[in-house]
Amino acid sequence: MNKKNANSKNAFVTIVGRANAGKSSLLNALVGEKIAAVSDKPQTTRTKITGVLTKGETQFVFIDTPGMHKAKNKLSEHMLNAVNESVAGVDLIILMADCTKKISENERELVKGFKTGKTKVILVLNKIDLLENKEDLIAVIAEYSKLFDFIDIVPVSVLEKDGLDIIMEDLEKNAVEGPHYFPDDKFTDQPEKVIMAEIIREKALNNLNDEVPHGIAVTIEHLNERENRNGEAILDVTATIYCERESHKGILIGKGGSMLRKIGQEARADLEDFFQIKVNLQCWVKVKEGWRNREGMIKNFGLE
Ligand SMILES: Nc1nc2c(ncn2[C@@H]2O[C@H](COP(=O)(O)OP(=O)(O)OP(=O)(O)O)[C@@H](O)[C@H]2O)c(=O)[nH]1
Repeated sequence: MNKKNANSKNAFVTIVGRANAGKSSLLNALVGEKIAAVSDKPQTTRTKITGVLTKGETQFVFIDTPGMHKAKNKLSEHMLNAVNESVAGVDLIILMADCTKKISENERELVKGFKTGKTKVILVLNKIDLLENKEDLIAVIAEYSKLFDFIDIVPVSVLEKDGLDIIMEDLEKNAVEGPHYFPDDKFTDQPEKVIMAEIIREKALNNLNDEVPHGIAVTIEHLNERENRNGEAILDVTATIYCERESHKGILIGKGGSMLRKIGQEARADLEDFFQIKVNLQCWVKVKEGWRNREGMIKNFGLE
């Protein structure tokens, strides 16, 4: 934890919305170069990329929703679960919509999920640059307003950087008093660990069903690059997968270690692909009850 003074504030913000609405673009635009440096790797969009932006006394932590892409086909339940997971513990949700498109079933489902929680939701209507007639926006806003009591509806063009200042004002207004969890000048001091943990978590989520995935966090305990006997570079990675119950631990490990092996093999393949280096991955499973609070999120970023 970095900083706490009398005025220090933070806001945890999840960005959700249909595929192609412009979520990644928004994240990049708001966070700026810091995240772009991380996301120029080929598969970044597959992992949950989080951006951190510190402006004055306030630190904003952005969480992209995992599972939304996969949900394109399998939709509703899967997507809602993914969203509910990422929405838990955040202060604000940005629902990113494409103002040139009709409200989709997925969006309706998403909004239903908001109603059960208390988190404030800002609706961002993106791609206004594509509207030939700006007055069409009025009807779009009216339609969305029927769905939910958004704290604000902000028409923007991320492409043209139009309206982004209004989003920032809304976020600032709704930030809460508290410390800065990340160094002020960086996206994170350990971007590789963040990405690694997310790749492993993604594999665990894909392989497990129902209740277990919601209680999973991954931390990278150890990283070491060395040369093997043939002079090839190899990266040793030790990861811990945290779950909430003993019974979940059993499921995660699987019969004779089969599940953990499968998760490990799939994660290793992706890690090698992503980092372009041979990887030796060791995964451990630990039970940590009730990690699912902010501390859990921070752990998941590899910052303890
Ligand atoms: N015209 C226009 N295009 C935009 C705008 N914002 C984003 N786009 C484009 O929309 C496409 C999708 O943008 P992304 O940021 O990848 O959208 P996403 O919601 O993260 O998409 P998924 O990763 O599929 O969920 C890209 O081609 C962007 O260039 C905008 O304000 N105007």
